[in-house]
Formats: sequence, C-alpha cells, structure tokens
Amino acid sequence: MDKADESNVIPVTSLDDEQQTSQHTIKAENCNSPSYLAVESTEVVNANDAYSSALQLESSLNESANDSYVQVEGLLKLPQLESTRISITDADLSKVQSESGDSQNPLNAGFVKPNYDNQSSSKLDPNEISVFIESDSDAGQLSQQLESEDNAQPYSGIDSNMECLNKSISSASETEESIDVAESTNHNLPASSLDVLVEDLNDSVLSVSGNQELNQHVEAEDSILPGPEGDSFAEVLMDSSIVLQLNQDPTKGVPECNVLPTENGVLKESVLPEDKEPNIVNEVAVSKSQEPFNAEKSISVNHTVEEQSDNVKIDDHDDAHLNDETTNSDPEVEQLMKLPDTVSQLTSKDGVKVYLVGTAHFSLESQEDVAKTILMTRPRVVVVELCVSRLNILRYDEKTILEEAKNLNMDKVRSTIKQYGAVQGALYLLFLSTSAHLTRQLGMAPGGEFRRAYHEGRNVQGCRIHLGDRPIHVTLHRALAALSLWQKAKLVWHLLLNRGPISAEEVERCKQKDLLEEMLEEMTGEFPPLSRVFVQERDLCLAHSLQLAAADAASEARSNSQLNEPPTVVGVVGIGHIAGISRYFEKVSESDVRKVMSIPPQTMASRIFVVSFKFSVLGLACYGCYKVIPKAMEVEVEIRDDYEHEDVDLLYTPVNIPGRGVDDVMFVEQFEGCACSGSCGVGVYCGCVRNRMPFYYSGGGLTDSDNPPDLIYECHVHCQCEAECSNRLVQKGPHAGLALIDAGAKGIGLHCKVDLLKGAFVCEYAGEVIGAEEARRRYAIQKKMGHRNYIFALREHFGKANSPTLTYIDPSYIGNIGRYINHSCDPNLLIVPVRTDTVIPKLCLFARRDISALTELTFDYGGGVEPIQGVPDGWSDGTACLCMTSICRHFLPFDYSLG
Ligand SMILES: C[S@@+](CC[C@H](N)C(=O)[O-])C[C@H]1O[C@@H](n2cnc3c(N)ncnc32)[C@H](O)[C@@H]1O
Repeated sequence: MDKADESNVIPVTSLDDEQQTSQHTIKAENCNSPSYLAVESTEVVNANDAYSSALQLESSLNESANDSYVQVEGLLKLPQLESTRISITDADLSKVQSESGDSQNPLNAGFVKPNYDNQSSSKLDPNEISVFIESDSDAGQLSQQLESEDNAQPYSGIDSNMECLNKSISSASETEESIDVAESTNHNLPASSLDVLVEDLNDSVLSVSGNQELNQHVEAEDSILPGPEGDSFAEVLMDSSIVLQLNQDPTKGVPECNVLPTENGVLKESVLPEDKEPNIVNEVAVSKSQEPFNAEKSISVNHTVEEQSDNVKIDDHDDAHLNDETTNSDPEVEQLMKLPDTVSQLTSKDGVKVYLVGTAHFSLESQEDVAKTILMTRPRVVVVELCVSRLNILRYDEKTILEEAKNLNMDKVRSTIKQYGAVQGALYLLFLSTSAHLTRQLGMAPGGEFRRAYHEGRNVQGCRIHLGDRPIHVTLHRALAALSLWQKAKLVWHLLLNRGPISAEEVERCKQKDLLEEMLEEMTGEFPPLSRVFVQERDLCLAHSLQLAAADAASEARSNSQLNEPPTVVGVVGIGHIAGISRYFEKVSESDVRKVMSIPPQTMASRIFVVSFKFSVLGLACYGCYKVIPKAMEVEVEIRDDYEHEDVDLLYTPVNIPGRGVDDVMFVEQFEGCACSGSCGVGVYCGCVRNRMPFYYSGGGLTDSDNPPDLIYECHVHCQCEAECSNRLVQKGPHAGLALIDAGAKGIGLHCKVDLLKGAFVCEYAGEVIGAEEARRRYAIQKKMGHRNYIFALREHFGKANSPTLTYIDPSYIGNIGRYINHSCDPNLLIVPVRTDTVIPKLCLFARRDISALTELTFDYGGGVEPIQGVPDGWSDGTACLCMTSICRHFLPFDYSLG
C-alpha cells in the first residue's frame, strides 16, 4: 500500500461496525424496484477456440440461471475478527470498558460478552469466538508506538464471531473424504490411522434431536438414539463401546452428562441412574460479594497439578477426588468417566473449574484427550494456545496440510512466487516446506488438538473459543530483541539447516511432548533468553487468558442466575505450559501482562539482522526463480504490483487464484498465442485482436471507452509478439498511485493520487475464483453476520449459448487492491472482462472519464457502461446505496444467483 497519502489512508481497523450493520438491516421489502446495469457479452473474438473453452468454464461454474448479463455484486464485510482488530490506547480502553460494562479490568476489553439476556441461557450466542490478545498488523508501527516497556500498551482485541471462523475453516475443511496417504512413502502412520482420524472427526459431531438450536450441523444421523421423553437429546459416539449421552435441557445452562456403556454401539441401560448421580458440593472459596456456585459435576481428574511439577501449588479445595463417592463398580466405565491423565484442574477465585489439557502437537492421543475433556466438562469457554495469526492451524484441515506436504514441487514453487511475489512468496514457501517436512516425517499435520477443540467446542451449547496466546509476532520480536546479533544469526542458521530426517524415536517424542518445548529445551543452552520469551512469558499470558475466561464464565453464569453448578473452562495448551500456567493462575496482574506484550525498540543489531535476512530470503527467491522458471521461448511479462493489505489477516494476490469449487485446471495456460512478430498494433492482423481495432491505445488504456469491448483478449505467454506489444496491458499490473481512503459509512474506499486519463487501466478486481455453491455459502454467512460483501458475480454470454457463464470472484480473504473500490450509480470506472492465457476472466477496471487526482474511484457493481434504470425485483439484497449521486438507485446491485 502506498503510504504517502497518510491523511486519507485508513487502516481496516477503523471500520465503524455499527454503520456497516445498519446498512444491512434495511429490509429487502423496502426495495423500490431499483435499477441495475448489465453488459452482455455475446461475442467471442479469439482465434483459439475460446467458445469451447467457455463452454468448459460454463460446465464448471454455471448454475441454472437464465439471465444473460454481466452482473456484479460486491459484498462482504470482513469478519469481525479482522475488521475490528485494534491497538488499544488508553482512550480506546476506557471506551471499550464502558461498552463492555467492565470498568475494572481494562484487559477484559478482549472479551465481548455473548448476546444473552439475564433470564435465559438459551439466548446465548453459541457461535462466538473471543480473541483475548490481538495485535495490529504492522510490527513497524507497533514498535514505534511502543517505545519502551513502561509506556507500552497491550494489544487487545475485540470479539470475533465463531461464524467467521466457521466460514474460514469450513471453506477449507469439508472432510468428507478420508485422507489418502497411501502414496506417500514417508508417513510413519498407516493410512488407516488417518482415515480413522478423519472419520472420527466427522463422527464426533453431535447428533441432535429436539430443540437444540445450535447444533444445526447434524451429521452422523444414524447414530441418533431416542431420548428420554420430553428431553432434548444428543449423543456422541466416543468409541465402539461407549456413548456419552448429553441430556440437554435448554432452560439449563449446562447439560448433565451421563456416561452410558454400549455393546457394539447399542446403548445398554444406564449405570448411573439419576438418584445415584454423584452430587458433589464445591467447597471452593468465593469472593464474599459474589454468590457461590453449587457444584454438581460428575467428572473426575486423575491427578492434581502437583503431580506434574514440584513448584506448583494448586487450590486446596481442588475437587480432583470428585468421583470418589461414585458407586460405580464397572472399572471400564469408571475409567471412562475420568478425565484423561493429561488434564489438570485449577479453580478460579470465583469457583470456576478450569481444566487444562496438556497436549503435544502431533499426537492423536492429545486430540482424543481434548475431545473427551470438552465432552465431559461442557465448558463455557475453551481457551486455545493460539493467536489470530495462527488461525490457519484451524483453517487448514489435516487433508489440506498433508496434500500440500505431498505436492510441494517445482510447479508449486513457481506458481507461489508468481502469485505472492518474491519476498512474500519465498517466506510462504519456507513456511510451507518446513510444515511439509514435519508433516511428511510425522505422517500427520500439527495442531490437530486445536482443530479438535474447535470442533468439539462448537458442539457445546453457549461455548466460545478464546484465542489465549500472545500474538506470535510479539513473541518473535521479543525473542529477536533478546538475542545478540551473533545468536540471531546462529538461530536462523539452526532453523534453516535443521531439516534432517526425524528418527522413529524422535517421532514418538514429538507425539508425547510439545515440539516447541522440546526444541527450546535443546536450544536453551545456546539461546538462554528464548526459554524466557517462548515459555515463561507465554505461560503468564496464557494464565491471564484463562483467568479472564474464568471470570467471564462466572459473570455470565451469574447474570443468568445459574448458581447451581460452577461453570467450567477448558484450556488446551502445550504440555510444557501446564506447570507455568498453574503457577501463575489467578496471580497475574494486568501490568504483568502489559510488560510482556510490548515490543522493545529495534536495536541497530536487530535492524541489520532484519535487513540482511530479507536480502537473503530475496536472494533465495531469486535463485529459486532462476532455477525453476523455464527459460523457454515464451515471452513472460512480469506483473508489477507493489500494493499490499494493511490488515495482516488478508492475503494479497495480484491475480485471480483458484478457490473452492473451481478446478485448478482452468487456470492452466490454455490459449494458443498469436503469430505476430513485433507489436500487435493498428493494421496488424493479430490472432488475439483479430479484425478489430486494437483494444488499447499505446499509453495504456481503452481505445474507445465510450464503446468498450464486451471482452478483451490480450496477447500472452504463448504469443510470438514482443513483451512491449500494445495488446498487453492489464497483465502488467495496476496503475501507480492508488491509495486507500476513508469512505465514511461505505467503509474503506480507493482513490488515485495522480490524474487518470479517460480509458486508463486502473486495476483488476482480483481474488479467489470460487464455484457457485461456495459463493452462495460465503454470501449466506456474510449476510447473516451483517458483513460487507466482496463477491463479484460475472455473467457472460458466449455465442448462441442459452445460459450465461457465471464466474464468481471473491477477494474477501485473498484479493488485490481492487477489493476496496466502492459502488456508485454514476461511477467513474467501468469494468471489462479481460482474458490473457486462460479461460478465467480478469475483471478489469478502466477510467470512464478523465478523473482528477484524489477523487474516489467507483464502479457500478451492476457492471456495465451506462447506468440502466429499472432493476427487476430480486436484483438487490436490500443494502442501501450511499453513493449520493443524483441518479442513485438507492440499493446496491446484487446478483440473485447468490441469494
Ligand atoms: C467490494 S467492498 C468495497 C470496499 C469496502 N468499502 C471496504 O471497506 O472494504 C463492497 C462493500 O462496500 C460497501 N459499499 C460499497 N459501495 C457502497 C455504496 N455505494 N453504498 C453503501 N455501501 C457501499 C458495502 O458494504 C459493500 O458490501
């Protein structure tokens, strides 16, 4: 992003959510026959068989729509997670406190209470993720802002909604198929284990009958058993011999949990009849001002924290013996009723039970432990040892990660560099190859315990997931700052070169221990400060997150007058953090956390290190390009796109990339090129331009922007013409000088800092190309969440085809600078589909008229060249248009295929 125009450039964080939401609350029935704009594409002018290519495209993307226009709708607000990420100043803190009603604890700003009223827990918003500690994107800004530890402010985030995460995650993880690892020779686990894992994940989704509103994603239908009369009833198949039956009364906050044995999956009679249920009274001291909770939990932990660490003292009133009174004589059932050995229990000062599951990142057992603990304790909050930047761990499923690991070949290297640019691409590849290396060696992907926690947490009524870890970049900055220049160099060397095969013994160790702890233990001798930064400081942060989660759960239960049993919290953390967390729990103050949340100013040594690291990565990338990009006869024109997103959660792509529901093959170069020598200018019969006038004038714009072509074919990699050929424009990248602006209630907008001539190419609207079903799925979620919509539906008619070809482009998460352009009913840009070497169109924006510098750039989301009045009903989703032009049609255009 060009940063020169600072006055107007705004960070994504400044979005006004209320305003955004209000735009979406206008009901569709208010829609007063708004008009829409359409461009019909009826001509295929490429000598290559574009028509059949288009049919191919159509068969993949087309839905049964009848209309025949280029129709555009831009739509989605970023998930709240992304759009509300803020760096908290004192003023912000007090604002958030007053909004959240918590004037005591400024760090509570990270927790936003679920939407419930005081009477009914059934109104709890079950789909909520709270992010405790978040960070702003720009570490540079951050270090300027936080010049010393003393004046540093903590980063704190506002809630995000689980739906956002659902969206991100489920977009990558509909694990209907089992993982195919048979082809990989390196996997240490047999394919069947992974099959079991995936099936297990699917099976573990609660099957629900009755009025459980939240469990709508019912799977494993055939495992539903009839429930006791009048009760909502759910069951989870834990393994072949046991069913956990969860009798859920929607009027109660936390369901009771009976463990019922089965024979071959058939329910046997309950071994815990109601009158025999253990009824344990919680003896935990609570603050006098608060009402106590009456404990009635029928679960047991097998050991206390003392067993793990001599240093740790845990609450005297720990009820680890909770089940001692159970008169259950079946040892198998008794064992199953116990929480796993890896679980330690803490009790907050409010009497909230905090169950800490100590996990290893590559362990199936850990995943099972997490699942069992969540099922048995039915927590209100699950705190995971992740931060926002590590949400990818949840986003990518086992299958995706394993496939990435298997498919990391030269083609991938090449396309990644092409897609993300040299530095970002090289870094991404480094990350990918490191994870791929580990994943290949271990036969499973890291983070399964967090994915399991997420999935199980979703199934618990009212449960929220908290990201409890310190932002990774804060940790990395602090770690780097703590090392001397020499130590830094050694560390990078160590990380880059430490890539040998992992022995069977090491594999086992990884499965039993937190890999990070293991590595740090090994390196502590050489890099003593790392242990402090990576382990102790994070113990402190995690303990604080758990404190907040417990306090949050307690106050929520109190406001719901649920005093019968203490609410529970589950923490899923690396096993090496248990001792430290237990030591700090309920002892961490806000100022302690502030101290470890700050980023010390960069020393000269750090700066030198960072610069040389960037250079070496760039060097590696260049070397990679040199090695892998074939130096054939093809004329490659490099795209120049130096823009980037300010929101670190967005990925920048200068060109369209394949998303879900679209075959990658569509992106493979397909068109043959022209045979022109030199430039394909006026008077030259070019296979791409054919008998038309050239599409572009030589300065870089549309020759006739009053009558723009329906579609454009540019010369490309397979053409014989020169790189400077006049028929290559959009492939060279966006116009210089584009910058983000604050567009008021419309959110972010875009302008150009220099004048634009009529016809000038401004930029592409690039993002993920997704299938129709995926587009509808994403749109539905966005709409439900009241988020902005970025999905652009392009309708094209080819030749005599009856139905249009639909292409959906979504830059919501991965996109280019074009995603910030707002709609206007009297726009200054127009949109034309341009194809280069593949059938996938590029949505290209050109100036409709001369545009003076700093004017907001807009295009008509309904596509087209000239505004057309009279949009038929259904071509708006009711979002009010704020373009303020005299010919405003009052509503944003909308492609009905999304609705
Ligand atoms: C493609 S995005 C444009 C960038 C967006 N303003 C942002 O902040 O990222 C489309 C969304 O922006 C908002 N928007 C764009 N043009 C608008 C307009 N004329 N009136 C109201 N909202 C508009 C709507 O929320 C729409 O869903």
